[in-house]
Parts: sequence; structure tokens; C-alpha cells
Amino acid sequence: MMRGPFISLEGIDGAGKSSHLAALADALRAAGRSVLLTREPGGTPLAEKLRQLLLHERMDVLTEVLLVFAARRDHIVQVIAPALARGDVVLCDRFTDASFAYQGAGRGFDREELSKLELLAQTGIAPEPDSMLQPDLTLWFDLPAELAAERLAGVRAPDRFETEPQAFFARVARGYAERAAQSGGRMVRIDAAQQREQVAAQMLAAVAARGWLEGARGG
Ligand SMILES: Nc1ncnc2c1ncn2[C@@H]1O[C@H](COP(=O)(O)OP(=O)(O)O)[C@@H](O)[C@H]1O
Ligand SMILES: Cc1cn([C@H]2C[C@H](O)[C@@H](COP(=O)(O)OP(=O)(O)O)O2)c(=O)[nH]c1=O
Repeated sequence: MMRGPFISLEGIDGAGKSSHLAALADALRAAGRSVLLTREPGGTPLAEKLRQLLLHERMDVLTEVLLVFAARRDHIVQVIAPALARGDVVLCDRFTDASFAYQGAGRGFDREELSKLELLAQTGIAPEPDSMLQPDLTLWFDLPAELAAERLAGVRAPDRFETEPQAFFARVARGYAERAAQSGGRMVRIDAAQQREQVAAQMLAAVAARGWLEGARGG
């Protein structure tokens, strides 16, 4: 059986990922695909525990980086790789681009060190131990930091990342733009400043362009 497609969603806090995730899962299911909906940091019991620490405990940036990649490794081994091997579509709310944007661009952690950890954490996984696991498509919800702050004002209790100043999110947003420019077409920009319907349409068009919304039943 062919490995299923691996799709991640990225963007700064408040860009609108969560608002559109369920609709994308529904569209894929309507096309007859099995969908595994998951998130980072998290997605396994161990990684969800690490998520709680990451979102609420103070720590230095290297500790943060190591915990993010520890959570990711467990998530890949326990959940993502088996689902892809079954032929499921894996829909993941954030993946490694978030580490480059938040820890790299946001906190100033060395990008070359992040690339080494990316290679280490995302290889050695059956059935293709020699290749680095990466999303096939990343939907990047691009929104200026000031608009994201307006949208988030008062809607939820902020976690350790969401209490960062707007300048932090402006750096994170630039980090995503840089990563997208180097992604060789893997990251597709969604203009998240549009109205919800237009955002949803752009997101579905990007997935349809890969042929993943065509009926998979009986295939
Ligand atoms: N296109 C949009 N226009 C206006 N508000 C939006 C739009 N998309 C999402 N929102 C609102 O913005 C806030 C943040 O959206 P959310 O999906 O939680 O973002 P994320 O998951 O990327 O942090 C929510 O209150 C949501 O209802
Ligand atoms: C995956 C990942 C997330 N994060 C941060 C970004 C987010 O602020 C936070 C949690 O992500 P998210 O699930 O989007 O938060 P929420 O449920 O509040 O929408 O973790 C990193 O800093 N590095 C990473 O590698």
C-alpha cells in the first residue's frame, strides 16, 4: 500500500489554523480517506505531558528545543509513521516548521542546530529508515502579528508563548516566511487575513491541487 499523505498546518498563534482543521478533515473523509487528526507538541500520552511543561513551565531555550524534539520523536514513532504506513492522511496542527519559527526566529536559537535535530529526530523510521520524514504539504496560515493579536484579544487564556510581545510574533511570522522560501514548494501560503470562507477555499484548493480530494474509495 502507498504511504498516506502527511499534511501540516502552520502559522503564528491566532492565524486561524484550529478554525479550519475540522473542515479540512471532513473534506478528506468525504473523499473516502481515513484521516488522523493530531497536533504538536502532543499527539501521544508522553508528548502531551511534555506539551503541558512546554506551555506552562519556565525553561531556557535549549531545554525548550530538546523537549519539543523529544515530543516530536515520540509522536512520529508511536503515531505518525504507523498511520502513514496504513495509508491514512495525517493532518497535524504544527510540526517542525514551528520549531524553526518559534525557537529559531522567535527566540534566536541557531538554525543549523535545529537542522541537525530535525535530521536526527525524523530519520531511522521504518519503512524508509534512510530518508527524513517531512510533511508532503504544509498549509502556512500567514497573518500579520498585529491582526493575530486583535483576533486573540480576550478569546482564550494565553499560554507561555501567547504572552510573548507582538515583536516576538512578528519575528516568528518572518521565520515562517523564510522557511517557506526555502521549502521548495512544500509550504503553501494561505492568506489568513481574508474572510473565513476565502481562507477555507484557498486551503481546500491547495489540498485538491495535490489530488488528495479525489475519491479514494476502492482505490
Ligand atoms: N478568517 C478569519 N477572520 C476573522 N477571525 C477569524 C478568522 N479565522 C479565525 N478567526 C478567529 O480568530 C481567533 C484565532 O483563531 P484560531 O483558529 O484559534 O487560530 P490558531 O489555531 O491559528 O491559533 C478565533 O477567535 C477565531 O474565531
Ligand atoms: C510544535 C511547536 C509548537 N510551539 C509552540 C507554538 C504555540 O504557541 C504552542 C502550542 O501550539 P498550539 O497547539 O497552536 O497552541 P493553541 O492550542 O494555543 O492554539 O507551542 C513551539 O514553540 N515549537 C514547536 O516546535
